[in-house]
Amino acid sequence: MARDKIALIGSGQIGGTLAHLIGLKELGDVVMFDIAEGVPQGKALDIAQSSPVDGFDAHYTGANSYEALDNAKVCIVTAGVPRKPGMSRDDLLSINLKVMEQVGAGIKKYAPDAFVICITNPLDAMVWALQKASNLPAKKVVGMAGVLDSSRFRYFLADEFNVSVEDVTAFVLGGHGDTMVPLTKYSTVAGIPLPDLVKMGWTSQARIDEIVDRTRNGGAEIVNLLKTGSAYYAPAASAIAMAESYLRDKKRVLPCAAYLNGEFGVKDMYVGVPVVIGSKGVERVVEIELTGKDREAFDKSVAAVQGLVDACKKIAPDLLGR
Ligand SMILES: NC(=O)c1ccc[n+]([C@@H]2O[C@H](COP(=O)([O-])OP(=O)(O)OC[C@H]3O[C@@H](n4cnc5c(N)ncnc54)[C@H](O)[C@@H]3O)[C@@H](O)[C@H]2O)c1
Ligand SMILES: O=C(O)C[C@H](O)C(=O)O
Repeated sequence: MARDKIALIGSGQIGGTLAHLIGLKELGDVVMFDIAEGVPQGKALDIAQSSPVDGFDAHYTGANSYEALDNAKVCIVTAGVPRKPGMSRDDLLSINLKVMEQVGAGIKKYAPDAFVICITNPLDAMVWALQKASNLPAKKVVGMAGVLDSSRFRYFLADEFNVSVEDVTAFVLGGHGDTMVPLTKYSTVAGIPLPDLVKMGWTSQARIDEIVDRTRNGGAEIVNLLKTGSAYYAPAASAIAMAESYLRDKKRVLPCAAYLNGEFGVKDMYVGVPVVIGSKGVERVVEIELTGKDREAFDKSVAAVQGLVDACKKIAPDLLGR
């Protein structure tokens, strides 16, 4: 059986980590693409040379031309610029919007049947622009952020409760920015929701509030430590979980930036919500009930994303005509 072709558009820190994980998990053959000459070729060759040691079979190529995307089953987009200390993700909007226009055109021409996962920031606006620029069906274009934010939340909670990360579930919804919404009501240890764990006296509300805050600032915490760029191991692992669910039709329920057409009261926008990912792409938006403070926080987050989408429409009005 032929192996699936996975195209990585952007071969920087996340692109390289994605390429390595795809090999280790034997998810398919990898094409690494970048505008930097030699970088995708060098990384592809380096990772291919690790395959005999780790015992995986995958074919790796590097390219600087969009033709290399031909017939890709999955495209993962990290092309663009990461932030540095002192910047917000939103500061990347105009520079990365231009990149999304180029990448969208390349995908439209060479990989129109692909499942596309966007990672480039500011995520919710960039995945919106990428879908418009590529004109692929909205259920085949999705943004990665919620899996990462939820994984951070899970990790901090497991540490707080001194339990295995495997027994902690969490959902972080909304936009991937300062307004993201970690949902305590839908986050659990062994199925017990966080508010009940507070009532049981296992932790305090003040500690939960601190962990929620740390989760919201999880990206900035790493940017401030690295100084030259942003997180890449956990972001790559998160996108791989999404790609694997699609390729293996696992139908995992994952928080992703998905196109909303009325769900959660939101129209023509990408925002982080729980979705089922299977071989058809986004197969269902799981419309959980949001009430009280959670609803307020979600609406505030949606409004922040709307502001960024409006800015994209102003900078690139022709995106809407595609
Ligand atoms: N969604 C998330 O949760 C999340 C998490 C981490 C990082 N990010 C974002 O992902 C993006 C990539 O991060 P990174 O750490 O891999 O950055 P990086 O700088 O290491 O890699 C980006 C790569 O994109 C390439 N590139 C730039 N313009 C291009 C173009 N027009 N066409 C093709 N390639 C182009 C660069 O040459 C570089 O190799 C950033 O925007 C970052 O903010 C998002
Ligand atoms: O924080 C960033 O700029 C990168 C990414 O969005 C993250 O959350 O790690």
